[in-house]
Amino acid sequence: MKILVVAATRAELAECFQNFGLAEGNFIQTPHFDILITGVGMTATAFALGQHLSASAAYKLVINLGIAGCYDHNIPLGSLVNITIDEFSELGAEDKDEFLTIDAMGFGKSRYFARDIPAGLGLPEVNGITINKVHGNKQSIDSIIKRLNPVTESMEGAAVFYSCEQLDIPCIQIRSISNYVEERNREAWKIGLAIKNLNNWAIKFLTYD
Ligand SMILES: O=C(O)c1cccc(C(=O)CC[C@H]2O[C@@H](n3cnc4c(=O)[nH]cnc43)[C@H](O)[C@@H]2O)c1
Repeated sequence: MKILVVAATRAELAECFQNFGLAEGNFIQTPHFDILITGVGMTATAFALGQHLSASAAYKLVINLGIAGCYDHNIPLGSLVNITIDEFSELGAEDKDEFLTIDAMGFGKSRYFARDIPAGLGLPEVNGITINKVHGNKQSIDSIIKRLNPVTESMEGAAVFYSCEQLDIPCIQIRSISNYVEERNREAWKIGLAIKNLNNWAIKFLTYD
């Protein structure tokens, strides 16, 4: 069985495409792994991945790769992390100053997990949140730290975990830190470094798997 690599944008896997000589397009097949480019955000990701997994042969592992924001300033930009717990942090209801999760409302669950993590990844395991609106305001950042204390933030991770849980497929999420979650400061982002480190890791993992 093959691995399925899932990323929001082709740019995040640029060196993988170059290294393996891969074709254009949003779905690429090789003998050992396939790549699915979903588009940015949880809705695009859940649709593309659900559609693909429902129609395809079984995969031994789904790997969500991408860049991410980080709440922990002790983790250097460009570091890779293994996100093992990911949460739809906006899914619920405001109750005056409190937040009711979808779990508390009795409509489902907001927290999802990596499944069957391969041994020896050697990356720090952290908890993340998945959001529609990137945090860039001190008040909302303080509030989410107080409520969930996340280490990372992305726009897709929990949607990949959710889709794989629905279909009982092993799944991991490896992200490279491109920026700190802070008052919006786009000049401080190190997207190039994060993508380079992510691709170096992915090329090794996909070559020696
Ligand atoms: O210009 C912006 O404000 C902006 C905000 C988030 C992401 C981008 C991108 O260009 C990359 C898309 C990709 O990156 C992930 N990502 C990276 N940093 C963060 C973050 O701080 N919060 C949430 N998502 C982040 C995300 O998964 C996107 O798919 C530009």
